[in-house]
Amino acid sequence: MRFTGTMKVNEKGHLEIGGVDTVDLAREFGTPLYILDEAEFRKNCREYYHSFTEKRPDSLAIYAGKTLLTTAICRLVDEEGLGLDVVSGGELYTALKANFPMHKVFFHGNNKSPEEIKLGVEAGVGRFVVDNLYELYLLNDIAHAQKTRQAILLRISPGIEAHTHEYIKTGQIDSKFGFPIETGQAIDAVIRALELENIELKGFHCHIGSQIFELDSFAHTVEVMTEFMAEVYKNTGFMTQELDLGGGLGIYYTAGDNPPAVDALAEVIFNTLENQCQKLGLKVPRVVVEPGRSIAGPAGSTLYTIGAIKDIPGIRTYVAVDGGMGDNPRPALYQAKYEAIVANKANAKPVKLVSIAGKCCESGDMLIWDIELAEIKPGDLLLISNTGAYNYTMSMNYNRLPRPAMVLVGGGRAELIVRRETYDDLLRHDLIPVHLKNRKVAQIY
Ligand SMILES: Cc1ncc(COP(=O)(O)O)c(C=O)c1O
Ligand SMILES: N[C@@H](CCCC[NH3+])C(=O)O
Repeated sequence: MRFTGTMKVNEKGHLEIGGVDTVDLAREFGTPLYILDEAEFRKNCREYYHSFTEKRPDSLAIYAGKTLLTTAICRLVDEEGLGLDVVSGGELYTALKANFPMHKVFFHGNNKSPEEIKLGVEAGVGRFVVDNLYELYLLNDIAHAQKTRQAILLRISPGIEAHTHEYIKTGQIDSKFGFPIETGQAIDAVIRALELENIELKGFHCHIGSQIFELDSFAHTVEVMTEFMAEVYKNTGFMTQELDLGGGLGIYYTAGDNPPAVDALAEVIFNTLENQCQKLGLKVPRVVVEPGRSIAGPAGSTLYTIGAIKDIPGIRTYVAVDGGMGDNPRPALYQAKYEAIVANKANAKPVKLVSIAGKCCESGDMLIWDIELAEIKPGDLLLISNTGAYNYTMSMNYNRLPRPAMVLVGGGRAELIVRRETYDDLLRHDLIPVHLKNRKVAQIY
C-alpha cells in the first residue's frame, strides 16, 4: 500500500497516522473506524488556496461537501480559507450549525425543494447554482417574498464526455444536470434569468465529472464555456463575471493512477481562460473551482478488524472484515479499487493473495479483489487507504449495521468527530402502531 499524508510505521511495527498508533485507535474507538488525517486534509485545502486564491485573489476554491461533511470538517474548511459547495438542505444545515460564512456557500442541486430554497435564501447563501427553469422561477418568487435579490450561476451542460466511470460523468448532453448548450436551452435560460427582478445573474457553472486525470478535459471545458460566454454576450450584452468550473480532479487509489498536481490544474485553467477571453473579446471572469475528492480522499482511511478467513482451495481466500459496503459502497457501485495493509503488522512482507469481503448479506459486498497481504489471523487490523471521499457520506445502514465513528488525528492526538451509531440509533425512527403494540401469539391456520 502506498502511504499517504502522515502515515508511517512505528517501532512496534504498527501503522501510525497523525502520530497516533492505529492499534490504539482500534482499542479506544473500536472498528470499523474512519480516520481523518488533519494535516493531510489541511494541506490539500491549502494547495487549492495557494494555486487559486493566492495567485488570483478574486478566485475562490469551494470544498464540495458531498465528499465528506461534518460540522468539524466545516470548521477545517473555513479555517483554510475555502468556501463550501452544498447540495441539499441537510448539507446547508450542517454548514449553518458550524457557523460557516454563508456568503462563501454555493447551493447546488438538480431538484431543490421550495423549503430548501427558502432555507438558502434566508441563510444568505452566496450563490444558488440554478439547474433548471422550475428552480429559476421558484427562486425568483421566494427571493421576491423575502424582498431580496439572489445572486446565481446557471448550471450549464457543456456536452463534454469526461474519461471516467459512467455513473460519475456529468457534463454530457444526456444528463439530469444543467442546461445544455447544444439544444439552445442554456441561452434561453440566460435570457429568462436576465428578465427576473429578484435574480442577479453572475455567471455560469459546469462540472464534467469526477476522478479525472486528463488536464486536457478541463482545458476543453474552458474553451466550450468561453465560447458560450461569447455567444451570450453577443446575444444579450451580458458579460460573464464568474465562471465556476466544478471539481473533478482525480486521486491515487491504486498503481496506475497518476493524478496531476493542483497547481498544474490551476495553470491550465488560467492560461486557457486568458487566451480564450483575449481571442473572444471577453473580460476575464472570476474563477471558482469545487474540489472534493482531491481534498478529502487521500486524508481518509478506514480501519477494520479481520474476522472469518475462508480458504476455498485452489480458488480464493476470502478475508472478511467487520464493515464493507455499508461504510464504503464505492467498490459495489463503481468497481472502485483500493489498497490495504495489515495495520498491526505494517512491516511484514505481503505473502498471500486474498480478497477482502464485507459483512453484508450481498455477494457484491467485496471491498478488494486480489490483494497481497502479510500473514493474517482473525483479530488483525486491516487499513484501507484513500477512503476519505464518498465513503462516510454515502454510507448506509443496510442489514442494520450501525455506521462507524470518525476520528480526526494529528499531532499525536485523536478526537472523535462523528460518534459510532448504536443499535438504539438504528431504532430512533421506528414506530409501532397501536394495533401492533401488544404482543399476540401467532395464529396458525
Ligand atoms: C457540481 C459538483 N461540484 C463538485 C463536485 C466535486 O467533485 P470531485 O469530488 O470530483 O472534486 C461534484 C462531484 O462530482 C459535483 O457534482
Ligand atoms: N460518488 C462518486 C462521485 C460523484 C460525485 C458527485 N457528482 C464517487 O464516489 O466517485
